[in-house]
Amino acid sequence: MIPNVLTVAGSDSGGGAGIQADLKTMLALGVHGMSVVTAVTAQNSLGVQGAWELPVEAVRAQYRSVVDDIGVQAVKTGMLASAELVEAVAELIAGTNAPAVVDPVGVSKHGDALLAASALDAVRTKLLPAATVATPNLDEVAQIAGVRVESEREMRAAAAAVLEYGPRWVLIKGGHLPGDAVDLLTDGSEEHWLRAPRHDNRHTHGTGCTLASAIASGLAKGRSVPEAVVEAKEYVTGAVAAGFALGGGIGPVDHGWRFRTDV
Ligand SMILES: Nc1ncnc2c1ncn2[C@@H]1O[C@H](COP(=O)(O)OP(=O)(O)OP(=O)(O)O)[C@@H](O)[C@H]1O
Ligand SMILES: Cc1ncc(CO)c(N)n1
Repeated sequence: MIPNVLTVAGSDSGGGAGIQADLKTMLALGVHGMSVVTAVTAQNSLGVQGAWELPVEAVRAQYRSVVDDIGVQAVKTGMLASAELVEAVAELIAGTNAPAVVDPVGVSKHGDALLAASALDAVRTKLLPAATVATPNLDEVAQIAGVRVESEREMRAAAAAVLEYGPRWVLIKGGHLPGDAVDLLTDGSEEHWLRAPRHDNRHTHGTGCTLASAIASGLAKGRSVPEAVVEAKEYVTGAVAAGFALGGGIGPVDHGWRFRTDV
């Protein structure tokens, strides 16, 4: 049986991040990808030109359609835009019997806001407690927990601060630090450092969405959280290495890097 994985996220018209990155990742990792669209962005390699949220009823209805009939073995959340949507999605995933990977998307690589400042409280008190794994980047850690990380050593305190909000595991992504691409996974007792060489490639649009979807795909296949994260890190590292130019700005990672035989 092919496991079913659901992404609850925003659409990136440029195809590099959001729902599009999630579904491509799921295909590449051999699971059946499904989507609940929370917002539509007009987006390309240069930035986000516009964003429109869907009504809460539309998000709830999509979620119920998928979960009640088809069923899910894992859920991933990404851009949730507003406090209202964060609260609704937190309630939906808390009521679903499947692991949830929560990527608390705050701003795009270009610095465009994808979450209202007024939604941060709901992220802290409703969304994070429903997460099996939360995957903040360093900007999101600063926004959510008020902890600034400027070195690998400081990632441990950041992880502890995020765990206070109640996710079972946290993966602090150190992609924005100089040097190796180092992430820290911990549940407060076990600690796993994931280290990969930094690829000197500016085409990294969608790394965070890709990593979170890859973790959800692994969990849906029955992997443990540490196993799923190790495999997801290998996948995203290869995708960053193969990232390619598109448009005039930051191009996407290559979700199909493991299948390329013709280029
Ligand atoms: N240049 C790079 N080379 C190798 N790995 C990278 C590079 N940049 C980021 N990564 C890895 O990609 C993953 C995602 O981390 P990152 O901090 O970029 O997430 P993000 O900021 O949420 O991404 P985005 O907002 O673009 O989706 C992490 O495992 C990180 O270590
Ligand atoms: C829709 C969407 N979700 C997430 C990200 C993460 O950067 C993005 N750029 N766009």
